[in-house]
Amino acid sequence: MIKLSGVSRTFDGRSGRVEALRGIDLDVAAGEFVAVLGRSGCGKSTMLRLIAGLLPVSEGRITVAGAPITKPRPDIAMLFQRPALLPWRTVLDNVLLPVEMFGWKRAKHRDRARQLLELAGLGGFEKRLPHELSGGMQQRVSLCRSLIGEPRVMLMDEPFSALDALTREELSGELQRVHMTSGATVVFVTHSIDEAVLLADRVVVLSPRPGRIRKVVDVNIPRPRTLGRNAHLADVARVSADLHELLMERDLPVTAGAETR
Ligand SMILES: Nc1ncnc2c1ncn2[C@@H]1O[C@H](COP(=O)(O)OP(=O)(O)OP(=O)(O)O)[C@@H](O)[C@H]1O
Repeated sequence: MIKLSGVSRTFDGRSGRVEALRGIDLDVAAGEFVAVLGRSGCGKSTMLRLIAGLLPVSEGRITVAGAPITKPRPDIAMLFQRPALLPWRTVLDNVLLPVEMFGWKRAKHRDRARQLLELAGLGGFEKRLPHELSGGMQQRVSLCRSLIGEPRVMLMDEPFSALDALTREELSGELQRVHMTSGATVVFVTHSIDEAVLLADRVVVLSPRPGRIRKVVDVNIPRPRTLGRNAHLADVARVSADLHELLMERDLPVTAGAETR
């Protein structure tokens, strides 16, 4: 569904040239949930913005469902770290924003928006303004907004990192349910090993800048997964320990021909 071939991205800033990503080859299958894990500044957000068509690649090629990415597309939704809601619009009108942006039929989507809000535990809050909601509730509104167009691809840039640990876990649970029922393909950027193991089918570990694929780790743990005490505790601990080791290996060379499917 998503294919990156030899993708590099360099930025020319005021203080010189920064090579953010180098030679990324990655195939994400339809319906797959891939987490991208790496240290601060290794190019995770850049990779997501390239796939979203918000930035052009310096080298290489990105296709989604076979078509090259040149600009943002309505079937690719992006969720950012902060909710980025419009403060003067109600919760419902914030969820309906993409409907206006892409010129879809409002009447048809209004019911779906209400359903999504209900599912996200926000039934009854449709007419509230964003400042009347907690941070976790605002991020739920954002999640509903990204789902309104039934996207084929969801790109998520540390969407829960500003939230407290319990809300984060709760929203991760909701995201798993959404993913299991919608069949969307998800690329999820995170700093958190726990979050990656909880959510992903595969975890792409990037090396420090310039970001290259250090390793792709399979997470073969049955779903739905939970943190804390559960039947798969030993598996979760093992995969988490492997990922931790990979992230802590500072200067090891990138594995030759890292398996990227
Ligand atoms: N628009 C830009 N102009 C110049 N440099 C940039 C730009 N965007 C990103 N960079 C640089 O590219 C590198 C990768 O940045 P990016 O935000 O992709 O990293 P990240 O892994 O998402 O970091 P974090 O985990 O801290 O959010 C950094 O060194 C950053 O300074």
